[in-house]
Amino acid sequence: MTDTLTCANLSKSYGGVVAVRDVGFTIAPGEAYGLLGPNGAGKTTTISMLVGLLKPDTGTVVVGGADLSADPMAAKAKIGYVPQEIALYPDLTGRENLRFFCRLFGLPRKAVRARVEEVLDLVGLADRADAKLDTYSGGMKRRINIGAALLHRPELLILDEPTVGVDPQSRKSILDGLERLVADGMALLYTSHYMEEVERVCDRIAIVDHGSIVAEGTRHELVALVGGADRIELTLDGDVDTALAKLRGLGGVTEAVRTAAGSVRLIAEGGRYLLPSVISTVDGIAAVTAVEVVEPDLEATFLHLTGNTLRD
Ligand SMILES: Nc1ncnc2c1ncn2[C@@H]1O[C@H](COP(=O)(O)OP(=O)(O)OP(=O)(O)O)[C@@H](O)[C@H]1O
Repeated sequence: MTDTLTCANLSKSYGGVVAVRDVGFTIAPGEAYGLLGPNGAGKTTTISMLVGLLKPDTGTVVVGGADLSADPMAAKAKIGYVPQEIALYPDLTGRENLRFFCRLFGLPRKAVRARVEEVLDLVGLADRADAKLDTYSGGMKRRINIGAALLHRPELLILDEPTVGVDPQSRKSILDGLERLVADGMALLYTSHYMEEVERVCDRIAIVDHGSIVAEGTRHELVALVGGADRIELTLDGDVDTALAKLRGLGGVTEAVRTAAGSVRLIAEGGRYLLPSVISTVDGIAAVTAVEVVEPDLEATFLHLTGNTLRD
């Protein structure tokens, strides 16, 4: 079976700065594939090359058998792209915006009415379809944007951080909607720096950092890379830097970093059994005011592979 997307050896530099380095992956029909990485990891640059907005320095992109550089029209017709920036008309209603995009995509006139109604249902906005866009919340605008990308029935939907700046209710609705699309056979490329979203939506995940894919696999495969190590989140009151230095020397602790929120994150084999030693190690230096032990997750994998946290 032909893969829905195959990209290989993609690289892009801006001036002397390498934004994407030798990136390649495939997405099978109906598969949800995630690019997980912090801001600046190169996700948007990668997507821009996949959708033909940015010419790669090196590499190839093939969408549903069509080579993007040799036959851009055929390749792009198979992709629905939801950019980070929302490009909609504030004075038009939701329905009118979608009709406008139908004309832009050259959908046959006769097909427009029914397709717009189908897509309004798909994104859960049928009841607000006659309200002007400038009365929509950020999340509703994002859902119309997703709808616009679906109008021409693409084989692959590419979304660039679709839940950034979106209220929790719309976030849930967006994720539920994407899961339904995948269940119905759509292939998805989902990028985010939110681990929970990528874990929930994606069958396979590439962890990206500094422009490269550092690991790829199912959630299960990626989490297995860190072995049985637990993550411990400590909130400390006192001399946190000294406490951190001491904790780095504690047996079993493989990683210890300070998070932006001011807490300390440890990765430790069998961490849940280490808590008494953790507390006694910082005794007299800082008080432990809160503690959370989390079993291995993608955050731990990211930390293990890159030495950094995803969000901080
Ligand atoms: N037009 C540009 N000119 C110069 N540097 C750029 C340009 N676009 C991106 N970069 C740099 O390339 C790197 C990758 O950026 P990119 O936007 O692809 O990352 P990202 O993972 O999508 O992050 P974000 O979610 O913040 O967009 C960053 O270091 C960024 O500063």
